[in-house]
Amino acid sequence: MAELRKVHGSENSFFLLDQTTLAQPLPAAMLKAFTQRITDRQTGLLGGADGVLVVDDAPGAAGRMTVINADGTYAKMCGNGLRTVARYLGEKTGQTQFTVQTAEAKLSVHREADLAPQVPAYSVEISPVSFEPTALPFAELNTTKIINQVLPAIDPALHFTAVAVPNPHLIAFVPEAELNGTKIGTIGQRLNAPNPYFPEGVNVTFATIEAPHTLFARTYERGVGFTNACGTGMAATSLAFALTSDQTDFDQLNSVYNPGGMVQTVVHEANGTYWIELIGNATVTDLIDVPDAALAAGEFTGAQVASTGEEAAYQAFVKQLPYRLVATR
Ligand SMILES: N[C@H](CCC[C@H](N)C(=O)O)C(=O)O
Repeated sequence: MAELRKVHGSENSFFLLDQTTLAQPLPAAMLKAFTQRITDRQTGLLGGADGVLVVDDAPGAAGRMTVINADGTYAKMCGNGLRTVARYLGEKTGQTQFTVQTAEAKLSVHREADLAPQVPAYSVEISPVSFEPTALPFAELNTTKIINQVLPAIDPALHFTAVAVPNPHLIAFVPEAELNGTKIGTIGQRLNAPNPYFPEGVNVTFATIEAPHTLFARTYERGVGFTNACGTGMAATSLAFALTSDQTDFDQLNSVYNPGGMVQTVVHEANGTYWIELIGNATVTDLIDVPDAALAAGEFTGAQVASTGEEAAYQAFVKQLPYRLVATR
């Protein structure tokens, strides 16, 4: 039987599959088909999810995280997912501070104090960070860097920031009314369909500045659509916040609320290089046993599911947050 777990960071949910527990790792094509099936919101397992996090061995790190979006596309990074992988590897190896290999870097992670009873928390490094057109990539926008800039080809009025962390993010600070408006979905769908501006797609985040060091973020994710939270999106938005607003600064703790709850971020800068700490829950909602034969066929028929009971604890944590604006997903 193969062991999976359903996990979430700020209700951005994933199935976590540790391939080192399999007789042999699944071929990439099988992993893609398996992801599309198990995450399907209608026909998937446990109401589906936003993606699959694949864990493998990695030299010089506690393990490797590979991120597959619900549509089967691979992503370079996943902030909410990395917290859940950090928890998994920490419990597997008995470490509380270590590195995880990701597509472009070995990232530091460490266990934080629980946010509440049965709500474990981790801090993860979000990097590398780049504003270069080739890093996102973006094109045909008549600029080589997008920081707090109007992009008439995309919207006549919004000021955007575009940054790779290293997956691609396009961020706009908006008034409250826009946060729950339709513009984010329209732009998100347009830039994740074939288009000349973000040829590999882009995660689109609208955020409001609620108070000093306090944001609310809503994200339309590449390869998924709207999610309850996007960890790299909230980290990238915190960087844009530090660069363009006097209501926060580098090395200061921010709270970023989202439809799924709240995370904290700290933006760091040294010699022109940025990295962001993303701190938040790493919840396991279900432990899942899948027959090897089913998994080898890219299926999950015959899966046996055991709830951990942690979701009730997470929801109790969310309910006591000082305030939470409920944006529609
Ligand atoms: N959809 C993203 C990957 C998942 C990122 C998000 N779930 C996070 O927590 O950072 C992309 O294709 O770049």
